Amino acid sequence: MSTLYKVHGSQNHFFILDQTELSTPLTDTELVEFTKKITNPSSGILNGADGVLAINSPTRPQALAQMRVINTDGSEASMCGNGLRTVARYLSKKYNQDNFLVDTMNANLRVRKPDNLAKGVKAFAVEISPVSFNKSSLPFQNLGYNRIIDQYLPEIYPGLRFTSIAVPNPHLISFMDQNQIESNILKEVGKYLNGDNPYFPDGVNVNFAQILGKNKLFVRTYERGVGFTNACGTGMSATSLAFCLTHPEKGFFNQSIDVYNPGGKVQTIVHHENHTYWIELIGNATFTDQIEISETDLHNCDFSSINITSTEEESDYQNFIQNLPHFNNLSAN
Ligand SMILES: N[C@@H](CCC[C@H](N)C(=O)O)C(=O)O
Repeated sequence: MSTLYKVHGSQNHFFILDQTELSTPLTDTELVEFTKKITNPSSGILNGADGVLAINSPTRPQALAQMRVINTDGSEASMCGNGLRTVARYLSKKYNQDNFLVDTMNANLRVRKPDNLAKGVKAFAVEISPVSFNKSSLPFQNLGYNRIIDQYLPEIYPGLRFTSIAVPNPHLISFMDQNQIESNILKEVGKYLNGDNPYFPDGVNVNFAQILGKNKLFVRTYERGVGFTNACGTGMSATSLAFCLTHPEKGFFNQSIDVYNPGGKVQTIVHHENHTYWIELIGNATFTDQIEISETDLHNCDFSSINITSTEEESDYQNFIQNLPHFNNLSAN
């Protein structure tokens, strides 16, 4: 029997699959098929998810393990902030360590175990990096700039200013008011830039943000390879950096920033050291279910004989978010 976990960070939901525990790990083709099937609410289990986080042996020295991120559409992402917190919690228990490195597509990233966010709400803090503004890292084209920092881009949406940052997965960020954030603009821009378009050939995660006060944001994200999510960890991290750069009177480096999202709340701390930016992302790492499945069924994507056990952690998370302030009409989908 093998074990899967259904997890979430700010209700950005994933299945964790530890390939190192299997006698025959899933091939890349099998992993893509498995992800598409299990995360789809109709063909999958537990109402599906936004992606699968696969754990492998590390490819870089010093890391405890490698995390790969497969979006629900089968595409692979270079990073996932909410997912990394849950993988860090899993590895922390498995290897009995609270401070270690996780190998991701572009870098080993530091993770550490902080205090619980609230009663029964376990948390992890993770490094988000490397950061780049370069056109080739995103990539983007045909926009007339080498970097996009607080620029009007009427080709994408008239009247909005945009910032584009790779952390290292690609993000496009815009600050706006509550009416705009609640409108259909995000869906329109997100769908356009994640379909065939002349500007972001690999697609881009689109984050719309409302400034709520000093070091306080609300962020809503349309994710590449997924669509609307309750929260995007790398998106909230990239948006925090854009906040400090473009609104220095409200967003401060080296201070804790509260970032609310439709699925809950995280904290970010934006650092600028030795001409390099990096962000610390701190938030819940909630395990909702443990799933037992035979290895043969895993390879065949057959979920008819699985055994699911709830961890009972979700009620504590729901208590935590019930006590958060309510800023708009957007709630977890
Ligand atoms: N939800 C994630 C980001 C997942 C990857 C993204 N869809 C992409 O393709 O870049 C997060 O929490 O960062």
